[in-house]
Amino acid sequence: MIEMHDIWKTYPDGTVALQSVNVVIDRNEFVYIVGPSGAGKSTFMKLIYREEVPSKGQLSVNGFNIGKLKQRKIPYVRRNIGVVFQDYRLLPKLTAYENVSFAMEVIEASKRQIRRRTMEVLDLVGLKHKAGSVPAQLSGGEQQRIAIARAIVNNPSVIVADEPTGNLDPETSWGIMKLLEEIHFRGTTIVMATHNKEIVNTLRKRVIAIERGTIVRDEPRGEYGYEI
Ligand SMILES: Nc1ncnc2c1ncn2[C@@H]1O[C@H](COP(=O)(O)OP(=O)(O)OP(=O)(O)O)[C@@H](O)[C@H]1O
Repeated sequence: MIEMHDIWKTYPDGTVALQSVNVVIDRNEFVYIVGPSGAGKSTFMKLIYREEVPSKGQLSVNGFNIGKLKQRKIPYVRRNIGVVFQDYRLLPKLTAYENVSFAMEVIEASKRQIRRRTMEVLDLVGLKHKAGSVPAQLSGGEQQRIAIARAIVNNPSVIVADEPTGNLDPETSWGIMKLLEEIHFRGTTIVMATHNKEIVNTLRKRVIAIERGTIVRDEPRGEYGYEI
């Protein structure tokens, strides 16, 4: 469902962030993307959710050729990809409920559908009781749970999570991983960039390691493989 063939990404300033990346990630896989800082992990993720476009090569997500996507098809493809960031990126003036429901309003669902589905995902992330709180009233872990609720509300087939536990203490991080595993179990592909050695070495999954813009390792149930 995610296929990269000879993907290159050169930024406008000449930085080559990815070079000749070839990879296939199947439906319902859970993949960790690891590697040193600046290796190209975020760039890899940004190509999947079309924040960036490849400079060269072929990338398809859910059968859509991402590099050649027509402008009007972009919202449709994005809807099928939920994105989770290290720093949550919730809208500060909106409540938890509104942060999630907003993502559904964009797709023009009915009021009733929005209410039902928003409460359903808030329940799934264990925060129905915080529906009326704004982000500043929530802990980091709670904010990340709301961000995950927002990412899954439109039932995407893929979740791209860029260091989702990067700002969280170990215990909270395990809770977020449990939640991501539950979402994966329900049938969502998860691609997660992480520097968290303990998580990768404990919750064993496919590991793709990127160094200097190239995939240097791709192992089922792999190890983190770096010292930090
Ligand atoms: N918009 C940009 N313009 C120019 N260079 C960029 C841009 N974004 C990233 N880069 C460069 O591309 C390379 C890969 O960056 P990327 O953010 O993908 O790495 P990363 O593996 O995610 O790093 P980290 O683990 O620190 O988040 C780095 O050299 C970075 O400086």
